[in-house]
Amino acid sequence: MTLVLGAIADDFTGATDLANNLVRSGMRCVQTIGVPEAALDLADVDAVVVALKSRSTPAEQAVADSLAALDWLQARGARQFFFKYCSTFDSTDAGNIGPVADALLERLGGTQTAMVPAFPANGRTVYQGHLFVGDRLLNDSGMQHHPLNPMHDADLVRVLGRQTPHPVGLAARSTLAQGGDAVRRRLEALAAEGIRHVICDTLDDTDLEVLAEALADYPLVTGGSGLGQALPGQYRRRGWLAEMDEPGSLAPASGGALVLSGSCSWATLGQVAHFLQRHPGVALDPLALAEGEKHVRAVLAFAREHLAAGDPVLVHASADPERVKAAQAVLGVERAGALVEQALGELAQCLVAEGVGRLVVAGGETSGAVVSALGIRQLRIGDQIDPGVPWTQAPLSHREGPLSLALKSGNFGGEDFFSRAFTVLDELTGEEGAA
Ligand SMILES: Nc1ncnc2c1ncn2[C@@H]1O[C@H](COP(=O)(O)OP(=O)(O)OP(=O)(O)O)[C@@H](O)[C@H]1O
Ligand SMILES: O=C(O)[C@@H](O)C(=O)CO
Repeated sequence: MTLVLGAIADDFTGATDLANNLVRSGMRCVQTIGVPEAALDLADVDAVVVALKSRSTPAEQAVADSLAALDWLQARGARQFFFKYCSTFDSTDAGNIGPVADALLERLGGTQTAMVPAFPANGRTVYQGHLFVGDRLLNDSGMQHHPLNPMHDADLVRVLGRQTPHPVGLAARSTLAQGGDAVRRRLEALAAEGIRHVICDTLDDTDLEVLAEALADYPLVTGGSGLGQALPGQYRRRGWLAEMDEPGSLAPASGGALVLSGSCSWATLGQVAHFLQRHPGVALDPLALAEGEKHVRAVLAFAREHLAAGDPVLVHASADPERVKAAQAVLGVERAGALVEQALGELAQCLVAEGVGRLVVAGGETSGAVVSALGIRQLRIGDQIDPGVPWTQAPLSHREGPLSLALKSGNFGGEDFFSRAFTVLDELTGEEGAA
């Protein structure tokens, strides 16, 4: 069997989210961190998800990284390519969704791609081109306060229209209701008018099935992980997948339990508050980080003390919009984020070297920084904790067993996610609970 799907994800939590849905729909999937440098045995693999950190980089860099990933996946013969971005369409007027989609399409010689950000299982739906998070429009969902890419407009046709010189169209719910053939005809009609990007309405999993049926033969699809849950069924129908594969089981987990949170989303802020009512935790302050090493050393000492006592520990930069804005006013948006990411990366390096073996990271950029600091190149996907967030494992040269790692997208997970994650891991791998 050849590689069926080659996916390029613009952040690490998003990559894990997509890999999780592909695995749950029966694909054998490998997630790599960046474009693999060493040879990868793909004999029993249906899908590769390449995780990039390209959501918030300058657009030219995001395009170059995405094309390098595409080249690698094309050389391995993937039948279809998937550009995975956030289900909340995280981007700015400078990019990176438009520029990357344009570049990938051009390299593949395609004339049109569909945009399917929805993930109904996590409350992300699209109607008349407007993105909802639960019952709120995107710009009223908390995403208007995002530290790096505040989302002030829920109309995705308009949002994407500011990121690409090409016209953007809409496949509306009324068309989806008529089935896959009707969607195909709508896309063809739009293509005949020269419409290159088509935002697709999606209200539920049935709509995802309809879209997957219409899109499975496109060279390039783009969107959130919801589409990834529906495409494998279409691949199977076309005979591209041998059978339904079962998710692989994880090795026994061991070592201290640590949560590192750099996400400032509403969901994460609730999860931080919930955890702090039950377990020890410490805040990381970008303003204090800017003053030198003292702050990070104090945080490290706090974490060490509680880990030594066998407690799960939380280190969080997560803060409400006023505090984030105050730090950004002094340091600038980029430097504030970079200081936090660097500190969380260093803490991860240090504490994992000292015995942390169960690690939850909240936030896509944050996960990118932590996973890169740990030098992880590949993740094995296990069962999910909540929709979109599986436990994963990665081998580390200095550890006997693998590091267990959960990369949580900012807005995903129930309020008790941080403590429940460790309980779920213990149930999955049969180890004693630490949380
Ligand atoms: N107190 C703070 N002040 C300023 N910036 C912060 C603060 N805390 C975190 N940040 C930065 O905010 C950014 C949060 O982005 P991140 O992608 O990690 O979370 P998210 O967007 O909520 O998650 P996701 O991308 O998975 O939805 C990071 O760059 C982080 O370093
Ligand atoms: O699609 C989502 O919401 C997530 O996978 C994500 O990309 C968050 O960074």
